[in-house]
Amino acid sequence: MSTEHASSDPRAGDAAKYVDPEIMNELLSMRGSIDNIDAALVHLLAERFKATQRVGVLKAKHKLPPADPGREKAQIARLKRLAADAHLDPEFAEKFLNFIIEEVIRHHQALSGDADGDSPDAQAPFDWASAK
Ligand SMILES: C=C(O[C@@H]1C=C(C(=O)O)C=C[C@H]1O)C(=O)O
Repeated sequence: MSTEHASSDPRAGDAAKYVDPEIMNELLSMRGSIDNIDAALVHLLAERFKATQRVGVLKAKHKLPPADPGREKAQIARLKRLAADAHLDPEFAEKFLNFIIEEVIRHHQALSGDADGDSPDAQAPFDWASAK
């Protein structure tokens, strides 16, 4: 492969060092799709966290528990069915959703410290920088 890809194309990665130019072009095209999908995932996750943040504010305001295990169970069962239909490993889908839900609950617990839920902080987007 030419060194052109290696220096100018962020999709080339280490493969630029050892892949033939013809195969490299095919690989770059596939990686272009992966880049678009990853960007969509980030935007979808951002929207999901905006929605769960609103749920967290509502829960804090009405003194509801941060987690709802019944809802989680139903949601995981639903996602596993969707995953199977889409030929995605259902166990992976479950792990992925549990990972996200765990983070959401952490946010809700943080918000519940501000029980009336109507302070400016509770209404603001989650402060990722000071959360860890
Ligand atoms: C978002 C909520 O809070 C928590 C997070 C959930 C989720 O991220 O899907 C589901 C249930 C709750 O444990 C909710 O109760 O709806």
